[in-house]
Amino acid sequence: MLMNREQLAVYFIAGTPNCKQSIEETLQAAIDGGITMFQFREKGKDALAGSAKKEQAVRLQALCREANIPFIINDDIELAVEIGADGVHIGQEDEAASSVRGKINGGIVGVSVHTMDEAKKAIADGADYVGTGPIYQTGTKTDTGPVAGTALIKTMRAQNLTIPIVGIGGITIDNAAPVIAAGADGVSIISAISYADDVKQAVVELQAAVESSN
Ligand SMILES: Cc1ncsc1CCOP(=O)(O)O
Ligand SMILES: C=C1C=NC(C)=NC1=N
Repeated sequence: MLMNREQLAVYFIAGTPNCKQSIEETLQAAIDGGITMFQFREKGKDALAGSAKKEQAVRLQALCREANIPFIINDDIELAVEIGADGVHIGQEDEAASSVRGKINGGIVGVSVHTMDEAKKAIADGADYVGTGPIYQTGTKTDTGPVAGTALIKTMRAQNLTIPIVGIGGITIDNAAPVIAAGADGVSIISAISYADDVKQAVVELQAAVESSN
């Protein structure tokens, strides 16, 4: 699936552990609010595995397909290939983007990067976008590196790296604008959407914050 940078604008990420109500209801409300991409990231305590995880992925994939937004799977390349996901997001500890590309025939490949070297390698490996962070303090992922701010985003743009970039980590309606102002094409968000009292409204406000900063 070809990707354009506008699709990174409001990139919702969630797994069942991140949702108060059912993940289907949360994802549908986020879709109604206007998310531009979804990543199924089933990690942490109580995360689904095996056939339960696959069946959950298939249900969420159907909601994304209905809304014509890309359905991305985090880390689990085998599952992505098995169900024909629109792409995968991989970390530094996973195999290189170049070898992943070959497996998901034309799917989107996103890579997490924390340094310029990692960013340049991801570009050389043919990544479609890079995710970088944590931009702000986050409680959602416990093993993140130190809070990075927007420095790497600014440095990448200062060095004329044009690859689509999405920021991640502690991003909310109130702090999303600086991430775009720094040069990111979008924001990736878990808890500010999944734990919002009104998921749809939270996405509407995030979209407005992103658009106002472009
Ligand atoms: C997956 C990931 N990678 C860096 S921070 C993070 C968690 C982001 O979650 P939240 O949007 O709730 O801060
Ligand atoms: C760690 C991550 C960084 N960036 C994105 C987009 N997804 C992730 N899972």
